[in-house]
Amino acid sequence: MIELRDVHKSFGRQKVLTGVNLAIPKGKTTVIIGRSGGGKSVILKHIIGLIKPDEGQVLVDGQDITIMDDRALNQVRRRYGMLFQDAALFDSMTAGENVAFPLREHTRLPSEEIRLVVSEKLALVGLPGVENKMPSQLSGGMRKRVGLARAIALDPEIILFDEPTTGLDPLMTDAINRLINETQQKLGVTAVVISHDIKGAYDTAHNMAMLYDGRIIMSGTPEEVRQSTDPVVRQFVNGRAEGPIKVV
Ligand SMILES: Nc1ncnc2c1ncn2[C@@H]1O[C@H](COP(=O)(O)OP(=O)(O)OP(=O)(O)O)[C@@H](O)[C@H]1O
Repeated sequence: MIELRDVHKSFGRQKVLTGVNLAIPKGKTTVIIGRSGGGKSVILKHIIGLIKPDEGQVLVDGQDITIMDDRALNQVRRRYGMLFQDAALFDSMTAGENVAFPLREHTRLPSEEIRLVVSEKLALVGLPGVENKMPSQLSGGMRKRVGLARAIALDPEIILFDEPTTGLDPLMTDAINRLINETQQKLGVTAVVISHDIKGAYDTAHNMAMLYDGRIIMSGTPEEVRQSTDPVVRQFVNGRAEGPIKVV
């Protein structure tokens, strides 16, 4: 469904992506792992068309979004939902208003129907009835859930998750990973997840890809990653400071 072909991207002199090739299958969960600052968020931004590559193509259903005009790109973007790293809720709006926001921006649904969709999505993420709470009254895990409810408000075909479990305790991490699984299965969406949480990746991914040194050095099922003999992959998934990746 989504394919990056030989994507290169530099910021000034800093080469971040140096030929990324990645195929993201439809209706499955793909988890991208890799070091902090390695360019995983930059990959997501290419997928959603927020950044254009210096070289290469980003294909969504066979169409290269890097050469689309704004109008065509906006149409493609309507198919995406995104859960940002810090949930990125609007603090001055209630949870319900946050979830309603994309519906008000992009649809002409009457208020009553918006209310119904909001309550349905909040129930789907396990937070029925929190419509009137302010983000500051919610825990980090709950805020992520509200962010997820907002990301699925427009029934996207593709959901991008930027580090959905960072900063959560192990139990909430597991709960959010399960929720990603359930949401992906219930809605049949294509999910792309950026994560440092290797255990979570093994649990949620149909497909894993590792970004290293500006390229995808390995892509495969969790089982294939687990059995990889590549020393870089092994060092990363086992979380060891010693090995070919220079840590400090
Ligand atoms: N718009 C930009 N302008 C300049 N540099 C940028 C820009 N976006 C990203 N970078 C640089 O690209 C590199 C990769 O950033 P990115 O946020 O993609 O990393 P990441 O792998 O997602 O890291 P983390 O896991 O810590 O979130 C960083 O060095 C960052 O400073």
